[in-house]
Amino acid sequence: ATTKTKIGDFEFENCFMNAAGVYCYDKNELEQVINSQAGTFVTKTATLQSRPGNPEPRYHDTNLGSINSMGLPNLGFDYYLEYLLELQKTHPDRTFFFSLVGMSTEDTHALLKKVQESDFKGITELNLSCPNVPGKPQIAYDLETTEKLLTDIFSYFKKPLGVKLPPYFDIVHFDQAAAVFNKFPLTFINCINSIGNGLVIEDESVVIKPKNGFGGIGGEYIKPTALANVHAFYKRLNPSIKIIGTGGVLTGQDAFEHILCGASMVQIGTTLHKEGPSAFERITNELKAIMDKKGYKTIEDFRGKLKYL
Ligand SMILES: C=Cc1c(C(=O)O)[nH]c(=O)[nH]c1=O
Repeated sequence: ATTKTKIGDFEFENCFMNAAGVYCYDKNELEQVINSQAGTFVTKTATLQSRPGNPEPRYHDTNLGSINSMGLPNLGFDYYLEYLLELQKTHPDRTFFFSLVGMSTEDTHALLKKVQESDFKGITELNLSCPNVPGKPQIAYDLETTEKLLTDIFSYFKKPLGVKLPPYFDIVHFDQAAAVFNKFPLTFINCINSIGNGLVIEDESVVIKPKNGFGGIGGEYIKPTALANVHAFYKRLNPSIKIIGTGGVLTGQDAFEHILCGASMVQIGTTLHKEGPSAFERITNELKAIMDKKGYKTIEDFRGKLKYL
């Protein structure tokens, strides 16, 4: 079996990659993902200026997953663009993802105009779902603002663009959000970001410092919500808008389920943070074993073919 995949006009040797925020802060971490079995990588979400992020401790692993309130620490847009342009020379046959968001609407447009005017040939992931910047709401929970933002963006941005979404929890919200996204030539949507503002307690205390311990939840806790968002949008969106599945992937079986729900690419966050880049080889082998057992040659043989009772 092969786990190669396609997003837009781009082919990837493997349908696995990191989730933004994990193993993607700097060149050292990104290099490790390049040299792993991952099919590609996405950068840490970049802002116009570099950011130190929130006070530590701001990330904590638990048996069932993770909680984080990093606060968008990153080395700044120019650092990641420069590295991505360098990679276009050293790895001309590969396509990488550039995650970004502005701290204001004006900044978001400034960032995307810089990408549009640059020689960047990869795919841009606009993060509409950061739950950890105090005072800033998750953009994608405000569908009117999201529609206005995407309308303005697509008036000048002509390169491949997708959006990183927070989880939705109401069928009507799936309907309303899908109706907005279907209006735009999006290359993909990525479901889901961490489930925002959870709380993890050990003994009598919270485990992270920012926001009195409130942070985005990842890992096993969130797979049912991640799968539901992947499948809900798979059923509602124009087939030209691909789905990236993110959330709760520990094993090949978890990845199989994301693809069964309609995902064309699977991102790994908490498991990658805990296990390191060797997780890509393990999970890829586990998925291939499942496909071989079931007689599936490619992921298209079962993508989106979730059975109902
Ligand atoms: C980009 C900010 C994000 C962060 C963060 O930097 O706090 N954590 C997440 O779980 N998701 C995000 O989108």
